Amino acid sequence: MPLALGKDVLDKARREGYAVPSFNTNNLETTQAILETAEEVGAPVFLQISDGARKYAGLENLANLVRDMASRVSVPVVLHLDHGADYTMVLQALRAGFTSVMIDASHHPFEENVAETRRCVEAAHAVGVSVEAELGRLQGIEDNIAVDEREAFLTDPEEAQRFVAETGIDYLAVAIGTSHGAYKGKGRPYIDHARLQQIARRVSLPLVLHGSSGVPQWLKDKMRATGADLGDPTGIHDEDVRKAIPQGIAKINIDTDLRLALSAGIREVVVNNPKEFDPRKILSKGRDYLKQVVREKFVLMGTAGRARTSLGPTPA
Ligand SMILES: O=C(CO)COP(=O)(O)O
Ligand SMILES: O=C[C@H](O)COP(=O)(O)O
Ligand SMILES: [Zn+2]
Ligand SMILES: [Zn+2]
Repeated sequence: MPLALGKDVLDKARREGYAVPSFNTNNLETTQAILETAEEVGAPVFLQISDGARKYAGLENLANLVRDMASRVSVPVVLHLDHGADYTMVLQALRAGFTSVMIDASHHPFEENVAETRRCVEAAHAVGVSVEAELGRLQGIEDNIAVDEREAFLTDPEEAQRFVAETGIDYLAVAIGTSHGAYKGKGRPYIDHARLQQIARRVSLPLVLHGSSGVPQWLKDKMRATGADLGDPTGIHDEDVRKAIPQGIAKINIDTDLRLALSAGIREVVVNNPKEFDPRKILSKGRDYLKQVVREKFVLMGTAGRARTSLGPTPA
């Protein structure tokens, strides 16, 4: 199928109460694992390209790869720019054929975030592409941040309502306690469900959750079994993800769990087969583990089977 429009896929998800995973991809193997699994389980899916991916593999290379492979599957596939840094980056993604872009000006003061987001919305909507923007800020490793300090970075529900009205975006990324990477804080990394409910009461658009990897035990075990020095990583619990979806979260970003899966497979082959130097054999196991993670996310988020019903008209 041709690439799907982000707004069509996410409006349906929020309306029907499930979420669509947005997986980061950097290479052929990850793209294959995501698309093959989406096709097998009948799930719509986002593939997103980060700045790191652009620097590693090239924006056009990845866009062409995703578009070409998506043309041979029957499920809706959205090609999304993850954390677009500025207007220039957004324009480059539009030119490369993305069907969804994120402008992340959340580190700027509110009015500047609004202004930068607005001009990206004007450009993207002029060519029919959907836009995600972010309000509030996700943290890195949060261990040293006091709770009241951390609260200051979370999305304010009233500001969220104003931000949506003033920018014209199609979906909103919210900061409600999650953070990027494998170390989301000690104990139980939290999602502020009460705040999410307040935001969702004021914003009817699909909401987006970044930093949502679960850092599953089976991948930690595999990494450690091959000598990886991981420290003490913790992810978002499945039950928190499950609870956030009926509260309005319709797009859920996953990168770290994919990194762990591919690395675990590579390490297993290399460590257990010191004579092996065929890169295809070294990468295949990682691709199998990627498929397992992707499948688990489709089940967790209620996305499996949703591509088997039509996207339908987007209500006014
Ligand atoms: O939000 C993300 C990319 O935008 C990825 O989050 P994780 O690091 O939790 O996978
Ligand atoms: O949002 C962050 C993603 O995990 C991508 O990170 P990256 O730029 O290192 O690819
Ligand atoms: Zn951000
Ligand atoms: Zn993110």
